[in-house]
Amino acid sequence: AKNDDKKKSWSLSDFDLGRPLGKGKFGNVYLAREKESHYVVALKVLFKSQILDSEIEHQVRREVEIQCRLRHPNILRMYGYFHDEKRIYLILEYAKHGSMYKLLKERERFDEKTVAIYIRDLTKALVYCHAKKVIHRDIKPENLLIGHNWELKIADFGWSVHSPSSRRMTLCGTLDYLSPEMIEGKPHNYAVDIWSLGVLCYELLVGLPPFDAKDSHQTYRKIRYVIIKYPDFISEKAKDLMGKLLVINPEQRLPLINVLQHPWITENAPEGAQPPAFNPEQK
Ligand SMILES: Cc1nn(C)cc1-c1nc2c(-c3cnn(Cc4ccccc4)c3)c(Cl)cnc2[nH]1
Repeated sequence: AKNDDKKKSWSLSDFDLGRPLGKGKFGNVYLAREKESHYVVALKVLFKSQILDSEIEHQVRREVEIQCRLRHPNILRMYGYFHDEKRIYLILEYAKHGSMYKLLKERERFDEKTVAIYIRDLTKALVYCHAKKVIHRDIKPENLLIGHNWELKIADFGWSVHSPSSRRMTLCGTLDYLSPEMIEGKPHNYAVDIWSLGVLCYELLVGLPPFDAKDSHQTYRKIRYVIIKYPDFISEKAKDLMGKLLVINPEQRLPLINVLQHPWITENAPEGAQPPAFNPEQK
């Protein structure tokens, strides 16, 4: 039913609503099924009142325009949107296995081959985004979902409706992923994505973000001076890659296209290697 979801204008009566998948400040995300095709989607419902009050209407519009244009296996699809008097509805791809944040908490950390596959796929998604002049996709675990084949999907639209268990919410979101230039209020560009890829790589391998600290001032300091301790179970090649991503000067960070050629990636995530399946009972 590919072509008709282009010209069709949707409405709530086209869907059977299911359980809530995530709740948050601007609204909730529900499992939903399109009545005619039985196609399962995630329906993100945003309250106009909330959005108008917090003047993020232009951001919602921009994020929707961007998200509808992005077509990549590692970026959550937006199929369309509609609104009624009180709410805006975003029709999104349903990611069968939920958020990376939850999977990471359950598994504590992942082995190097699994992380290399995730980083390979995310790097490809970011290369795609940058080619479309889209930056800052905010790739922390809270903003990554897991698809049908256990593949990663970047799922944020500039703000994320957090599933109940997100612990790292400070006022503007977790500080762990902020780059030095963002901390110093400098204009950020595509190089922040390279930095946060390095932060994510560390967190997936270790189970904690690299600049984790007891308070935000310590985290700021660790970020600004790139104070990182690598546990001894991290391989030299993994440390080499992270050391090339977590660089203070944005211009000196390893370009994304070179990440795909780094030995840690080519040796641990050869073309065609797929992410492993994690069965719930497998502990
Ligand atoms: C939760 C959950 N458990 N299982 C088994 C599947 C899901 C699931 N949730 C979604 C969700 C979903 C829900 N809340 N949110 C908010 C959010 C945004 C970004 C990262 C994390 C959370 C998204 C979506 Cl959009 C799209 N697909 C989803 N799939």
